Amino acid sequence: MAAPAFGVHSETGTLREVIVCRPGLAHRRLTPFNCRDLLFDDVFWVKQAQRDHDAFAAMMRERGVAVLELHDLLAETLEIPAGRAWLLERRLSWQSVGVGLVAELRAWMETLPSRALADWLVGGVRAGELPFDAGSLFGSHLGASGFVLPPLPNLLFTRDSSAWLPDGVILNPMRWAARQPETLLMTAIYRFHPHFAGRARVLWDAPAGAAGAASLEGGDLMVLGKGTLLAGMGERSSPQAIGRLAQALFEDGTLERVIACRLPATRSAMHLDTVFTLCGGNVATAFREVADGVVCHDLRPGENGRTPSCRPERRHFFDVVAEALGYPRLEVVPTGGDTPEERAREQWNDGNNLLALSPGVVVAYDRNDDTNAALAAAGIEVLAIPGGELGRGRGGSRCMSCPTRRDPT
Ligand SMILES: NC(=O)NCCC[C@H](N)C(=O)O
Repeated sequence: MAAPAFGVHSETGTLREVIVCRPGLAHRRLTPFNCRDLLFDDVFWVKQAQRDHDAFAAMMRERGVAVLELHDLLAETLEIPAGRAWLLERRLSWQSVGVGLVAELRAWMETLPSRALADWLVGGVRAGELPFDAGSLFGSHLGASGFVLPPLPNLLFTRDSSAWLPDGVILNPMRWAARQPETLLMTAIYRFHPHFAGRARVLWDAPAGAAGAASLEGGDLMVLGKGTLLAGMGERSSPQAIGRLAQALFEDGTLERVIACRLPATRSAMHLDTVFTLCGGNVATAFREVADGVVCHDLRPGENGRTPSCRPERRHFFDVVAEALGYPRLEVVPTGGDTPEERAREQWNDGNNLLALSPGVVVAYDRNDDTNAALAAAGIEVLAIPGGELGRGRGGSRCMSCPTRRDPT
């Protein structure tokens, strides 16, 4: 039997396969002094975060979702000589590790078993952990505790560095330096891992760090079906990237419409999915304090061939999304809480960031009592996972998942 094709055809149709990333060495690297530079708001109790993440993965498996783990995928990719060479060539560039370390670091990494190498590439390498003296200019500058390769703890949020559309995957140029190397690791997996190689059609590949102001992250993208993509533009994804993505995907016929929506450029609303997610049918959850102010633009293939047409939308964001989904209106479950402060706390703790496993069945953090109760009252089945540790990275179940196969609704 032919392997099922990859592709995400909706936001809430039955989820078939997903990539997640279990917390590990990268999270043991977090300290009170470096966590903010690494885009975490606090340090992790790593063992508990692992247990909580395992509960998330088990919950999906119990419901028939194939759950792929990123360290496993990366280790299997590194088993393939061409995959190992491709990735090391690019990850150990002089721009990253300095000319004086490229050769020795590469020679050492070439000798490592694939699993250990995957753990170092995700978890980072301190100068003092090298089996040779890192006496290069960069190594001396760092000192023993400095990172020759920085850890990538935000790979936990597999949603952002690559994103699947109905016809293939896009490889995202990440906004902040702390996340830019993530895309390279995902690219290697899609290119060389036997599960994906030759079957993952790359629709758009904008290499991290080479894209200027054109940054794009998957937490801002939602597949609405019928050729329509919803794209948030706030702290992370820029109009330059979304315009270019629309142009490229209109040209190759994989999209017909992009609804670009402007968000405030704040950390609490860093991606569209931190303030708004779809739950199934016409039900959505939103942090209305932000969502009510979202302004949309409608991008369509341009008459002149190349430049997409861009029309400002006068309608409320919810009405634009409802129409695109084919409903007269959205039923919006607002963030729970009786006061603005309570609502702000639940939104901050990812109360509105939900992963739908099928229409009307979502995974949520247990701590958001009021939002979860309101969702249940609206007929949504809420599957709760512990969010006390995982939430410290400012991402919920949608952020911690990269669907590779999802049905239409
Ligand atoms: N889609 C998402 O909202 N992802 C959450 C990313 C959190 C991560 N610590 C970051 O700041 O990028």
